[in-house]
Amino acid sequence: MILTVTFNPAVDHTLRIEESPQVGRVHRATEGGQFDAGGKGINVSQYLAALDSDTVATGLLGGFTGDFIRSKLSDEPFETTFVDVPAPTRVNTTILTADGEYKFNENGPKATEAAVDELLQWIEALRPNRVAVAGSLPPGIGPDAIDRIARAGPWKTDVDVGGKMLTNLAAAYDTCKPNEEELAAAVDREIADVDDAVMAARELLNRGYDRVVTSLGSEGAVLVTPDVSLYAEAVDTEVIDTVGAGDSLFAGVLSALERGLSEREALKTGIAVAGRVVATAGTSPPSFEDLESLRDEVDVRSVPLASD
Ligand SMILES: O=P(O)(O)OC[C@@]1(O)O[C@H](CO)[C@@H](O)[C@@H]1O
Repeated sequence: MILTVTFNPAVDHTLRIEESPQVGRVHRATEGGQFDAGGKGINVSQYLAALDSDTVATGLLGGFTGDFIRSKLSDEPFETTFVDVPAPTRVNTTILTADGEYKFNENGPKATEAAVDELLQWIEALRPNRVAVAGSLPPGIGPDAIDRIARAGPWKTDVDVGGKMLTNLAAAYDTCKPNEEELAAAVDREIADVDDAVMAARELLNRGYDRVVTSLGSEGAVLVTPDVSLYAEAVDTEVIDTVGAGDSLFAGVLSALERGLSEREALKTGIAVAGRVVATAGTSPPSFEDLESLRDEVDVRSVPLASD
């Protein structure tokens, strides 16, 4: 079972407006707003469940927005165990306009070490094979909260956290999933192309990660382990919005690894799942019925580097 941890969940509010936003104007949404239960780990659990992988979602929730997320997730086919925090969980807003996508994220309510202690007790009791910690940390807790989880049991721990945070973690991790910007922040230099991404990912392997999966947006993704460096282009599809794209790539890769598939198949699965999710508004999981045929369209190639 893959247990996800979302320290900083969010109600994801998606709005569509026709024109580009302008200072001082009231913009009217063209249709009703969409509200999803979000936060990266929660999204990962939703995609895992839609992929028929066994998952439990955990994390911290508070207030009326926390109640909304609990009630939304009660319809989902997976268990949840959230620790209560006093202040309301944040609301993050995505505005889809004619000229693209605008995303506004709150910092989230303050969390305490006591909440982390309680969460750890739940994780230990649930005995997962893998723990995937995903998303930002709320005010009040630092990277040591993630290290504590990684060190608390025999499970593999995977992370999708900010770029600099990746260099602040000290425990041993299985997979990390930075996006291009986060990978650049982790190695402190620009990533201009696939070769740069592979070089930077190889550097991260030396910092305690066994596998680095980097999403490159519309360019696709790379997966690097000590043995392989793989690249796959993104699926050619109409992009409605990219919110949840990285989470779905992460979920696809983890579900394939849990099934014992190869690194190549894991990357293929991640790319195919992300291709479906970007073609859907918001973060709710789409149908993955035709995933097999979509996977067949994904071409994975090894990336030899000049230094090889
Ligand atoms: O502020 P964070 O924790 O980095 O990201 C949170 C978030 O933007 O990530 C998800 C999409 O990946 C959304 O559900 C959510 O609003």
